[in-house]
Amino acid sequence: MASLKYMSGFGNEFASEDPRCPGSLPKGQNNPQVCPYGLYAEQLSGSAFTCPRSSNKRSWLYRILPSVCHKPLISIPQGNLSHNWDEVSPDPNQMRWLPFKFSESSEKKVDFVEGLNTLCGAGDGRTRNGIAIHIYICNTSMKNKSFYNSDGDFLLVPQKGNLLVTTEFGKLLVEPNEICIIQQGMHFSVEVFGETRGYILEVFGAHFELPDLGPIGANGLANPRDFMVPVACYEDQQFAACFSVISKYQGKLFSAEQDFSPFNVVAWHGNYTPYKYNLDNFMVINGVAFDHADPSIFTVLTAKSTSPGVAIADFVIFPPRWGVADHTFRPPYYHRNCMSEFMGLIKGHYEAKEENFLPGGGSLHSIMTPHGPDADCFKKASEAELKPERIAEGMMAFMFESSFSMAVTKWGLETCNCLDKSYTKCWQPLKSCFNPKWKPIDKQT
Ligand SMILES: O=C(O)Cc1cc(O)ccc1O
Ligand SMILES: [Fe+2]
Repeated sequence: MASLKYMSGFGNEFASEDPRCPGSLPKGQNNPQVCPYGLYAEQLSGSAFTCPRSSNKRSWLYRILPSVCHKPLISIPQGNLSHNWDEVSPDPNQMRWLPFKFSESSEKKVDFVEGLNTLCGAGDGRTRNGIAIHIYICNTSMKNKSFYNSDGDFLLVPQKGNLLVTTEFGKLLVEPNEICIIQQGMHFSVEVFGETRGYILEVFGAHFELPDLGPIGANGLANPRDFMVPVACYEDQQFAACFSVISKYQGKLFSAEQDFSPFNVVAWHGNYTPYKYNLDNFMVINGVAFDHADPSIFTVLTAKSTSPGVAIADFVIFPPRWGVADHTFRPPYYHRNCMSEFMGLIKGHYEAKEENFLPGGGSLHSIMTPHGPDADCFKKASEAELKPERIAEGMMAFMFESSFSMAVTKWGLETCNCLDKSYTKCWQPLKSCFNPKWKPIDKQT
């Protein structure tokens, strides 16, 4: 497929016209009495009309038919998608999942929507506060089918297989090691090219922002220019085969039939768009003297809560970097956190866990549940010669860190059949090294 075009920037006021229809974007106003090319004007609001300018989000779409031309939304089966956080009793133990399994038979065709499996979450779309973590596993493209999420925003983290994401705003090709954000209400459809798997962080009630940089200054971490926004590209499948528009609403799936493609936007402008970002562009900041800095230095995007400094969820990565800290235990420290930590691995080996934290798998360390390096890692790092070394070469791990205390679903605990029951054994070989007679080296005789 010819390479796709993008516009660059984070949350800019973008404007795009399909080149087949020059002048399709109305000039100087949003609602002309008659729009160019006989298009319909439709606003998509991503924030309350009255939000302050700094957080006000909306886009204007100029389309062949307005979205309202659909038949009634009818409830459909929702597979392993769930917003029921009371399916099983709470379990605070450290949890790890071996790679989430692909369908046993490649004959069984599963598309992106059918392949959504909810792993854990808290809160809901009704009260507009909370998160859900889903794993998508699919092997076939969505055909004459689109999806939109009425409940919140999706941050997609592909782990295996490219996603060709068609949206109302245009197309994005998203490869593993890139992320893609599809915000609340945006119609999209996913084309895949074989076995496909990835992670989704869903946030209810907030949008993702770039973190503040404080004393870091004006540049660094994820730079705004590296975010890619699609360009207008319409499909005129008017009166084509029946199209199913699927909505996730209050955690349930609904489908409406219509006889035209929802990807019928000829021109659009605004600051509420889907976007993608390549994780290799992250400008890594790290300690260069001593001690292990908190992982918040690796925050790519944050969805803020109303409490200052507290995120509904942060998307944090552990990218390849140099480790140079002197007289320091360099891997992650032992830790108990007032936040929940879900981790996933896109590729490579994670430094704090030698075994069984594998690409396509995951781990959950719930609020106040202790965790940290396994026994092997502790021994190696305590004895290592502290020369500069490359950490995480060829690796990309990430964390969804949330202030919500999450429940795991029945799918996560049972149905997925990949919970690693032996996980907590990795800390059992840790022995006390306490020596009451210990003296600092310069006092030893
Ligand atoms: O638990 C983890 O592996 C994530 C993590 C990484 C780190 O470098 C410091 C703290 C932390 O929770
Ligand atoms: Fe942690």
